[in-house]
Amino acid sequence: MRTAYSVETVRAAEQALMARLPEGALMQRAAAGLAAACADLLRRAGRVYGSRVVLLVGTGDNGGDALYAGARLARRGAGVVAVRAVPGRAHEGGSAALLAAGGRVVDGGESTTHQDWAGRIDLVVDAITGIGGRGGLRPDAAGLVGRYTAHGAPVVAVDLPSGVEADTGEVPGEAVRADATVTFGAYKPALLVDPAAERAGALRLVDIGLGAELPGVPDLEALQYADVAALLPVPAAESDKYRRGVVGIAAGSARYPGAAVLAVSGALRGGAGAVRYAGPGGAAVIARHPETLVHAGRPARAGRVQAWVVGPGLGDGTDAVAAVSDILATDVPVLVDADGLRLLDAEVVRARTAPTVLTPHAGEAAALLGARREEVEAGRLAAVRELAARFGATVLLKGSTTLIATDTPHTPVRVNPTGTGWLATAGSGDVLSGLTGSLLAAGLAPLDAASAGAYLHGLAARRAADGSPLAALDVADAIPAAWRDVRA
Ligand SMILES: NC(=O)C1=CN([C@@H]2O[C@H](COP(=O)(O)OP(=O)(O)OC[C@H]3O[C@@H](n4cnc5c(N)ncnc54)[C@H](OP(=O)(O)O)[C@@H]3O)[C@@H](O)[C@H]2O)[C@@H](O)CC1
Ligand SMILES: Nc1ncnc2c1ncn2[C@@H]1O[C@H](COP(=O)(O)OP(=O)(O)O)[C@@H](O)[C@H]1O
Ligand SMILES: [K+]
Repeated sequence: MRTAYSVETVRAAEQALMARLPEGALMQRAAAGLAAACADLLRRAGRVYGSRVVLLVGTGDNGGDALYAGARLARRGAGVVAVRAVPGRAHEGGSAALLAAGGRVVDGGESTTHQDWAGRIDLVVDAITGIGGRGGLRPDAAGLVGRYTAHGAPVVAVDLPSGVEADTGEVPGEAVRADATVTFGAYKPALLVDPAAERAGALRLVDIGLGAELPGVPDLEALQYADVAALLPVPAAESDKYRRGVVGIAAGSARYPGAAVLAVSGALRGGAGAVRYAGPGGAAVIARHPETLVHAGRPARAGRVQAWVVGPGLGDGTDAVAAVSDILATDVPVLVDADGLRLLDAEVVRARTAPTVLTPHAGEAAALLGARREEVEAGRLAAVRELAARFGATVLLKGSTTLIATDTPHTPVRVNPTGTGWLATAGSGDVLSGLTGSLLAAGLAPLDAASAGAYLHGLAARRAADGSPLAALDVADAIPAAWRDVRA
């Protein structure tokens, strides 16, 4: 499991650890890790000796980390110039160490020879702000970043790309765009959640000994292969199709019959023993998936299932309203997606005795919250937490970062680490809802079903796309291979 912790938690852990260590020890550990990461990058393009490194340093300890790391690089023969974002102000000990190692420290506005380097820099180290940054980069700092990154030299961010909000992943103004981020002690939420995460580049975590001081429950967690493998259902020797779970799918309409096929195609690959389809798309479903049990009437008469999926392509006619109300009235787990979300009443969802999972994209989440789509995209963590609390449900918010939150206090939000931009294709969400519903029917808890579903869906999409556009059915077809990858 990859975990991320809030600034408050990281600071508390650092305090506890620092109390037991000599002064400055943590910053030296951070600097050593940072210097090693920079040296790796420099070696990839040439060598450390003779390379040109510019450190963009702010006034806090983030700048201190970079200055000490710069000193280490200077001792290995790199030409290192630290450019202060605020004239005359930078970490004193770090500045002295860099000077003693043969580096230079200058002010951002100064016209000095180092500016002749601008087109010949091998590495820019962004150390303007770390976890102490607030708001977007101030204009001077933003100007400095623009000047030194314009020529395309690789950028390594120290702890976080400067200008992003560490706890939320929001990017309220100007922020650095890094090729790599070297972070200390623990991941911060911004490194895993867009729009900030997309600015962090490749992540490298430096162990500074913080682990034992961090609480057992993180703010955010991302499942990895082994976590997902442990969740996936496996048929036992005595299993039969009913014991493995039956998932019901209420999707599609005369106007959108394809949604029924797509949701069923996901459900067939999700571990349930059988898929029941209820709705007007039975002929299209059977044509593609003859193993489906189809029923043309209302879901209430379709037969017993262990979980329902309702919503994809349902439209907003009377049949759709009837399907949503039938299904919300059941005592089994229900996943509501797409058109189903437009017909939701928070009180009805809250009053359910069995779990409910909602799977909105940013536009649907915005409609449920009475907000604008851009607001949801800019503040995904807040949006997913708010929706889970309002509806008393598990909420999977789709998009460039998929997040899953529950309404249970002190439960980490899960962030899905798989996926590809190619998934932004019509109908891929229908495959996800079928797949996740199938995992619910197989007995996974809502948070686990949603996060394992998103994980497999993203992995299947990567396999199916492999650098080229994909269609939603390709994702469904690649789920078995993703499943095998995870269990390998
Ligand atoms: N704690 C530890 O044990 C360890 C911490 N470590 C390191 O310390 C980092 C935290 O250091 P920190 O607390 O000094 O804050 P930091 O991120 O340098 O920024 C604060 C400065 O930035 C300024 N500033 C703020 N907003 C701004 C903006 N929008 N645009 C421009 N400037 C802005 C603000 O200026 P002021 O408001 O005072 O004028 C303030 O001076 C942490 O990320 C990690 O790298 C490691 O060494 C491991 C051990
Ligand atoms: N930029 C993106 N990067 C990665 N995945 C994305 C991106 N945009 C959308 N997705 C994923 O693509 C799927 C689209 O689902 P959805 O919006 O419901 O589409 P549809 O309703 O057409 O099925 C979701 O799994 C979502 O997480
Ligand atoms: K930084």
